[in-house]
Amino acid sequence: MDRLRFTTVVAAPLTVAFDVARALGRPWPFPLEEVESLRPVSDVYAAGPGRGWRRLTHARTFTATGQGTVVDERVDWDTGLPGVLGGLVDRAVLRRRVRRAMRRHLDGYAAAAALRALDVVQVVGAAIVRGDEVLVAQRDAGPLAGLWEFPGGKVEPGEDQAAALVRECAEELGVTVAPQVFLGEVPLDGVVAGGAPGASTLRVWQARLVGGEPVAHEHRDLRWVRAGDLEDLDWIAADRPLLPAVRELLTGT
Ligand SMILES: Nc1nc2c([nH]c(=O)n2[C@H]2C[C@H](O)[C@@H](COP(=O)(O)OP(=O)(O)OP(=O)(O)O)O2)c(=O)[nH]1
Repeated sequence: MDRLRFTTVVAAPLTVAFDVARALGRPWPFPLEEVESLRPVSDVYAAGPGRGWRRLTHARTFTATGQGTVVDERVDWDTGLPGVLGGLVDRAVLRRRVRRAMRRHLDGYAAAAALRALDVVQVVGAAIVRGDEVLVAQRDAGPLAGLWEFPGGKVEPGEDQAAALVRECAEELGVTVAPQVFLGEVPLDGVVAGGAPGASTLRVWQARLVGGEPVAHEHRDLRWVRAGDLEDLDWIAADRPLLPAVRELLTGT
């Protein structure tokens, strides 16, 4: 069994990175069958006998980071030929072939995903922490009225995500914040800004209050809450997977 690993940072949210990867397929000149797929975090494909290998498996995992989506890929294969000869063929031919095919594929993939990301509205949220409390906001209108969320909103076309976070906090709360640590990303349940269902994501950063005292300019209510009270709020459902990261931030565990 031989193996090569590849890591690519894609300037696109998880859902886009995953969907574009699926649409492009893999760089192998024969069909692969799906072993498993968990949108938008991982998939595994495999193929039977091919050009020089007996079996090939291609696994990918997609992880949200502050810089975009990190795609880790692992290609495993069994050389069709046994023993020393197999080892030689493997090093001289197959490794090179896999590396070349993947390099070409990944360049095209990263570019395609970044381009596609321009069509998807992104939402950024701020977990503003002060001491052992985080600021949460209650939506005032629309289908999610009454539910709690992280202050923030849609990133405008061409806008940097950190700049969007600073702008939204100024508009909604009248404060200046400094985004710090990226906490996580979740797909949004519904349709955001007319985009495809489930394509938009919410990306949340820890932010520090550097100026002003929060006032609810657009929300029904604001609250500073401790780790122990986080889960009890009536959150927008999509936000719940982010709560463990926020709780960790508040408790330091
Ligand atoms: N700000 C924020 N929005 C969230 C969260 N969770 C979640 O599903 N959303 C959804 C609700 C909305 O569909 C979308 C954000 O839109 P928004 O209406 O707040 O954005 P915006 O401030 O840019 O508003 P607008 O320009 O469209 O008026 O993301 C969250 O924690 N914070």
